[in-house]
Parts: sequence; structure tokens; C-alpha cells
Amino acid sequence: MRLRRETQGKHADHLIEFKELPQKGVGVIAKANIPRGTRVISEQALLEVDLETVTLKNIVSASERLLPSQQESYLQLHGYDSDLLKVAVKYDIGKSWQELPELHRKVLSIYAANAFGCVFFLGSHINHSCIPNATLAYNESLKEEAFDVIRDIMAGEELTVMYIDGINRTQSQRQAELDKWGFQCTCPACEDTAQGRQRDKKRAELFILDQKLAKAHFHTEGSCRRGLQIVQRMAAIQKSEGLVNRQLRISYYDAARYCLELKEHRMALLWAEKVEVDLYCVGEDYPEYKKVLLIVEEMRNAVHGSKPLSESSLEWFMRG
Ligand SMILES: C[S@@+](CC[C@H](N)C(=O)[O-])C[C@H]1O[C@@H](n2cnc3c(N)ncnc32)[C@H](O)[C@@H]1O
Repeated sequence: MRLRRETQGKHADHLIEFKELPQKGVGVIAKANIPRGTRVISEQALLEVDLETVTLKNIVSASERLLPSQQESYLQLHGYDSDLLKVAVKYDIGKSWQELPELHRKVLSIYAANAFGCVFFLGSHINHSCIPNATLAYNESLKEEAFDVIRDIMAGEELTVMYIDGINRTQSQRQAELDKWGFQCTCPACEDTAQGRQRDKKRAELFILDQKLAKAHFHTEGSCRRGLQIVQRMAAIQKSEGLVNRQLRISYYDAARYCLELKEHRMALLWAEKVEVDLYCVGEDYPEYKKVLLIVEEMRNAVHGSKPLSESSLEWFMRG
């Protein structure tokens, strides 16, 4: 399938294609083997609304400010008008769904089915999986959203991202969120098979650990040790379940922070060095990744005794 538009975005034409898929609408398929860390799409948002103040009215207004060619692109995207959206229209705009002009209904249902923060013309064609093989992050130096592959992908495999914050959530918790997007997830983590249920047990454990972590503090040695145990276990499950997106890097950072707090600098360094996982998620041109590399280098020097870790680096690292 060719997308009808001259986009400002770039995609690796030789690596991916946009295809109609059974039960999923359009999706993105690898045309060749793609090694992890490969950037497949980089593009500016097609429609962007300030998430702090987003209202349905703002979304409609933002769509009206698009250039005619952008509007045409936007209106090509797939839409889903969930019951939740219809209730929100009543609440936010004060009209029933049927009372809205047809164009506004279309604009809103497209936003509901495509916004990963913003709506992207290329990237919003990527379908969801609860074990995604790609991820997206806004890259400040490119001033674009970058979509990178986080696991090696074989030719013919579908590229997927995670639409929700669902790494540490069970199948039913994730599906409740995905209902808003209008589909039942059938990825390997959601399938009703012995293997799927086994995966769900791991996610249930992650959920419990995540809840415990939210209550853990850095105040005492005991609480740091408990926190460290929790994040170590979380990282181990995430890794073994193939959940190698930025959530795994958060677990590694948390582990490094607990070790720093416990003054176990060698262990802190070992965890911090696992930052490599972020390289595959965001690429080496991601400004924060460069900053972290410098801090890890400083930590290495501190551990090997040449120069202590500076206060500012320590502070930056502890803030996360
Ligand atoms: C961001 S769009 C993805 C591209 C879309 N498939 C298309 O045709 O343009 C999100 C929509 O894709 C479909 N979708 C995404 N992931 C899916 C999945 N794992 N299974 C079934 N449908 C999915 C749903 O209709 C959802 O509302």
C-alpha cells in the first residue's frame, strides 16, 4: 500500500512497508531483517495538541489550522468512535455525538485511534502489541519523533509499539485500556493459551512489584535494600519476557540509584552500564542518552578511583 501524500517524515523505505492486515487495518511490515536499534521512521507530528490543556474543542481547532494537504493526510487515517469518546463529547462540547458536524466526528475519532501523544502520519500506522518490538520517543535534537526497533525483526514480521503504559500490567488491566482503541489484543501476552497465561502470571507479579515499588523509599538502608530487591526482580522478569523497551531502562536506573544510595558504587556502575538498552530504544543521537553516557563514564572513573562523581552528575542521576 502506498500512502497518498508527500510527507515531511522519513521512513526506511527499503526496510518497511505499509500493508492491509487481517483484522487490524493497515500495519507496518518488515521488508527485510531489521537489527535492533534501527530507526525506521522519523517525523514531525501531523496534529499536535498541548496535552496539559487538551480538550476535544482544542483537537477540532488544531485540525482546522492544518494546511489543506495536511488535513487531507489526517483524514486518511483510521478512526474509532468509542462510547467513551461520545460521552466526552457530551461533557466537553455539550452536544450529542449525532449533533456534531460529520467532519468533527471524523477528526475526533481519528485522534482517538491514532494519538500517541500526537498524531503521526507514518508512525500512527503501527499497530499495538503488549510485547512490542519497536518504540517511539521525541528526539529533541532532530525535533522529530523517532520510531526505533528494539529487538531484531525478521523480514515479514509486523512492527508493533505499545499504545498504553502496560508493561507492568495484566492482560485484563491492559485490555480495559485498549478497549478505548477499539480492538481486542491477540498478541502472545494476551492469548488464552497455557503460554499466554504463563506470561500473564509474570505480568501479575510485575504489577505487584510495581505497586510495592511505588511505596518504597530511599530513606533508610532497609528500605533501599527492599527497593533494590524489587527492581532487580522486575528487571529480570522484563528481560526474560522480552520487554526491552524504556521501562526496562527505568528498572536498571532505579537499581543503580538504590546502589548509589547504599554507597555500593561498583554495583551501581554495573546497573548503570546497562543503559545500553536505551541506545536501542532512542538512538545515540538522543540528547539524554549522551548525557547518561558521560555520567556512566564519570561513575567508572569514580569506581576506579581516578575522580569522584560530581555532585551535579550524582544529583542528575538520582533525579532519574
Ligand atoms: C494507531 S492506529 C494503527 C493503524 C491502523 N491499523 C490503521 O489501519 O491505520 C490504531 C488502530 O489500529 C487497530 N489496531 C492496532 N493494534 C491492533 C491490534 N493489535 N489488533 C487489532 N487491531 C489493532 C485498531 O483499530 C486501532 O484503533
